Formats: sequence, C-alpha cells, structure tokens
Amino acid sequence: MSSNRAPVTEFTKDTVIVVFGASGDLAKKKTFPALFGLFTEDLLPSNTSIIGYARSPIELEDFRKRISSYFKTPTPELEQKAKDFVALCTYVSGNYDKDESFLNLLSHVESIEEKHETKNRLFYLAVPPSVFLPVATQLKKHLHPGDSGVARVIVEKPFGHDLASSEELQKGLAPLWTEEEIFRIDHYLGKEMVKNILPFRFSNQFINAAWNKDNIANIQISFKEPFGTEGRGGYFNDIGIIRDVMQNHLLQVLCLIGMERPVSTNAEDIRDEKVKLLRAVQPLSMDDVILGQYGASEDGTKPAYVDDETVPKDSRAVTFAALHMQIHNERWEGVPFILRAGKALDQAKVEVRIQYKDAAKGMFNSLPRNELVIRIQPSESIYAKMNSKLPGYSTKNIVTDLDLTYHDRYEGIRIPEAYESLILDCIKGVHSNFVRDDELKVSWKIFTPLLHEIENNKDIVPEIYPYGSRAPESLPKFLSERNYRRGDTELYSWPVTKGQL
Ligand SMILES: NC(=O)C1=CN([C@@H]2O[C@H](COP(=O)(O)OP(=O)(O)OC[C@H]3O[C@@H](n4cnc5c(N)ncnc54)[C@H](OP(=O)(O)O)[C@@H]3O)[C@@H](O)[C@H]2O)C=CC1
Ligand SMILES: O=C1O[C@H](COP(=O)(O)O)[C@@H](O)[C@H](O)[C@H]1O
Repeated sequence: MSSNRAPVTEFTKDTVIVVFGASGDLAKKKTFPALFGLFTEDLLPSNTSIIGYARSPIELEDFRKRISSYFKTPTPELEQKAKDFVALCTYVSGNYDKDESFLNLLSHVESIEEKHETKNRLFYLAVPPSVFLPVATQLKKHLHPGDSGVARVIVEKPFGHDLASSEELQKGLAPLWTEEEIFRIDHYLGKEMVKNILPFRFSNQFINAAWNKDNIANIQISFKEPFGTEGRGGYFNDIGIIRDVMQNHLLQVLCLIGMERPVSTNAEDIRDEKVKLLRAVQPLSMDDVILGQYGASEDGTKPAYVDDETVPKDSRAVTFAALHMQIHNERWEGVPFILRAGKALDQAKVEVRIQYKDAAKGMFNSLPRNELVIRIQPSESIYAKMNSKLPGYSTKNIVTDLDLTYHDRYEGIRIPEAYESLILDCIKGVHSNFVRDDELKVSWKIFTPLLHEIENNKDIVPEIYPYGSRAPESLPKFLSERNYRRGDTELYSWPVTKGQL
C-alpha cells in the first residue's frame, strides 16, 4: 500500500535477467530489443547476463537469431554491438510449473553467478496470464535469493479481467512477492511524452495556473489505430478495446493529467496522488459511453471485425469506445474527461486535447477556443492553438499555434522506446512509472460495472463504423453534448509532412 519509503537499491553490476516467455511475440518485438537498446547506450549493469526461458526447445544459435530479428542495426558499430549483446544471452527450456524445470534454471543462474559478488535477479514475465501465478510461485520457491541478494519481477498486463479476478490474482501474488519487488508494467508510462506530463504541468506556472474547471471546458484523451485486430481477433473478442487500452494506458494518462501535485517525485507520493484522483472518478455506466465495432471499409478492401475466422459472426466485441469520465473533486467538477479509443480508424494517433472555455465576447463575436494538444505519438509534440491578429493591415483574427515538435526542436536526441525506459527504471529500483496494487483496484472499480453490463445485456450492440473512418457516426453529437466545440478549420492548416519522422 501507500507511503512506505524503502531505500531504492540500484542494480549497478552482477545482474542476471531472466525473460520468461522468451519464445513469444512480446519478447521478440519489445523485451529483447529494449534490452539491446539499453546495452547500446551502456545502461545495463556491468556483468549482466540474460537468460531466455520458455517451453519450446530452441537451439542457442536459433534463439539468438530470433531475438535479434527485431534489432535496428543501421551501422557496422551497431551490428557489432548486436553480436556482443547476443553473446550475453543464453536459453533454457522448461515448464512453467515444474520444480525440476526451475531447479535446472537455478543451476544455470548459479553457474553465471559464480563470478559475481552480488545476486541481483530480475525476472521479466512475458507470459500469458494463465501461467503468471505458477511462474511467480516457482520463482519464489527456487530462485528468490532471500537475504543474500535482491530479486525483482516485472509483470505484464492484463492484471485481471475485472475487479474480482484482479483481486484474486493479487491475493495469490501478495504472500509471495512484496510490492517493493513487483513492477507492473504499463508501457504507456514509459513513453517520452507521457513522462513529460507532470514536469510540463507543474514546472510551468502559466499552464499550471489555468489547469482547472474555471478555464478548461473539456479534455479528450484519444487513441487511434489505423489497423484492425488482424490475427488477434479471437483473443480480442473476450477483451475488447476498453480492457485492451482504456482501463490501463489511457487511464494512466488521465491520472497524470488530472492528479494533484505530488509532494515529491518519490514513487509513493506520485502513486498516492493517482489513487486519490481515481477514487474521485465516478464508476462508468451505459449513459456515459458510445460503443462501436468496425465493419468492412467503404471501398470493400478491408474486412469487418467479424470477417476474422477466429471471431463469432454475431460477436458484440467493442473495437471503439468513447467514455465520459466524471471526476468529482474541487479541481474538475463538471469538466468532461473523454477517453476515446478505436481500432481500424483513419489514422494512427494518441493525444491529449485540452479545450479551454470561450473567451469573453463583446470585443470579439465568436472566437475559436484555445486548445492545448499533447501529442504522445507519432511525432511527439506539444502545441497550443491560439487566436492572433492576421499580420498586415487586416484586423481579422486567425487561429495560429505555439508549436514544440520534438523532432524539429531536439534534433539528434534519441528518444528511448517505452520498454527501454521502464526496464531501466526497474534496474534502478524506481517504481514511479509502474502500477501499484491499490491503483489497480480503484481502476477496476471504475470499469467493472460497465464491462459487466456490456457483457451481460445482449441488447447492447455496438454501432458499426467503416474500417478506416474517423469514428462511429454518433461521436460528434456525443462530444458536443459534453461541451466540445470543434473550431473552424478553414483558416488553419498545417504542412502535413512537418514533424513526421
Ligand atoms: N507540432 C505538431 O505536430 C502540430 C501539428 N499540427 C497538425 O495540424 C493539424 C490540425 O491540428 P488540430 O486542429 O489540432 O487537429 P485536427 O484538426 O486533426 O483535430 C482537431 C479535433 O477535431 C477532431 N476532428 C478532426 N476532423 C474532424 C471532423 N471531420 N469532424 C469532427 N471532428 C473532427 C479531431 O478528432 P479526430 O482525431 O477524431 O479526427 C480532434 O479532436 C493536425 O494534422 C495536427 O496534427 C498542428 C500544430 C502543431
Ligand atoms: O497494450 C496494447 O497496446 C498497443 C498499442 O501500443 P502502442 O505503444 O503501439 O501505442 C495496442 O495495439 C494493443 O492492442 C494493446 O494490447
């Protein structure tokens, strides 16, 4: 729980990292490339060894080829680095619930540690939720170094399917691993722009002073993907977009946007404030939502969600949702927070759009509202849309912007991948960007009634929107009923290639 201030121990040397589920997609696409990224930046502890662990029998050379298939090595130096990195990696095959498999892993770890002075063990669980507890149990039984070292476990989402299952998982885990040892990863917390939200809010007085219900009309946090569930339709059917990205990634962004100033940058102070905010969020009901599912594209080239062979034809799975979140506290009473997320939409974009209230009339008839946009991806940027006089003899007002596009402003700076940044935090023992147990509980409390209602009430049918469209047709009305005013875009344009990488 909250506010314990245990000293943070950084792994600076002699570290063994074991990646469970090493034959899987996440390990190949994210975990190993992130470890390689840290290696190329010299950010792994000295004497680090990495062990891949999974059930599949894989020859070492094949394993090394497999994990390096997603490395980016555009220069000979990086190619050499990739060779040096894979030389640190070995592979152990075994079951996820058998003592002998874990004893075999232990002897491999101990053979590496013969040359070490300390035992620093980091276990990365890139495994499906069904084997999560067996692995955590076996690790505690056989590979926790006790008082002779430090162990940490990185856990991947999903952290449960609803409030009850999440609590069940936590009940199984809590006697084995302390909160200090657990790092629940939400990779959005490792994204550069997400990490910038608190510094941006609290270090700029002119931003901070107007961050409240007196000045802000509404806040939208949007996630758009231009592709459907291709290949994952069956898996997605039980999950839906709300569990997939909203209960976790977008809610974390909402916390950072909405929370009060933490008293320090200490992980517990930050997470205490997140929990306080979440406790002020009203649980969702059907009055607060739009649900959608993508159909075939208008030109017929892209399939509908239900065209996926692994999806039942009468599936009611939700691939788009807009949720109106209400925060009942002094700062935000009456300000709609709208979370929007969808697959198979017109573009790839994740952003926070803060729309300010109307300026006073009188001197002006009707002005577009100011907007502050925090673009999380692609092309990280922050821009403020504001009104200004058209230069020259005209007295006309136009919309213009103050623009901080990272790619233009910080040329040459490497922005780490989210997973790199989070694994490094874990190596350092810093929990600020990981999800705490009580955070999880309050977040499920907000979403569970709605999720159960959608699942149990067969009359709730998502609105079909065409693959590649902006959103379901009912979205503009939903937004305008929640005080969002779309400005006149005629006089405002932006060179489409600017800031694109
Ligand atoms: N630094 C940078 O990168 C900067 C980039 N720009 C770019 O300039 C362009 C304009 O910026 P901005 O005005 O912020 O963004 P947009 O005009 O793309 O979007 C403004 C808002 O209106 C919504 N919207 C877009 N099209 C419609 C529509 N047809 N009907 C109803 N609502 C709609 C958007 O939602 P939805 O997403 O659902 O379509 C969004 O919430 C964008 O391409 C932006 O990326 C501008 C300034 C700086
Ligand atoms: O967790 C998930 O996130 C990805 C989106 O992550 P991003 O870093 O590419 O924005 C999403 O595609 C996936 O469905 C979901 O499980």
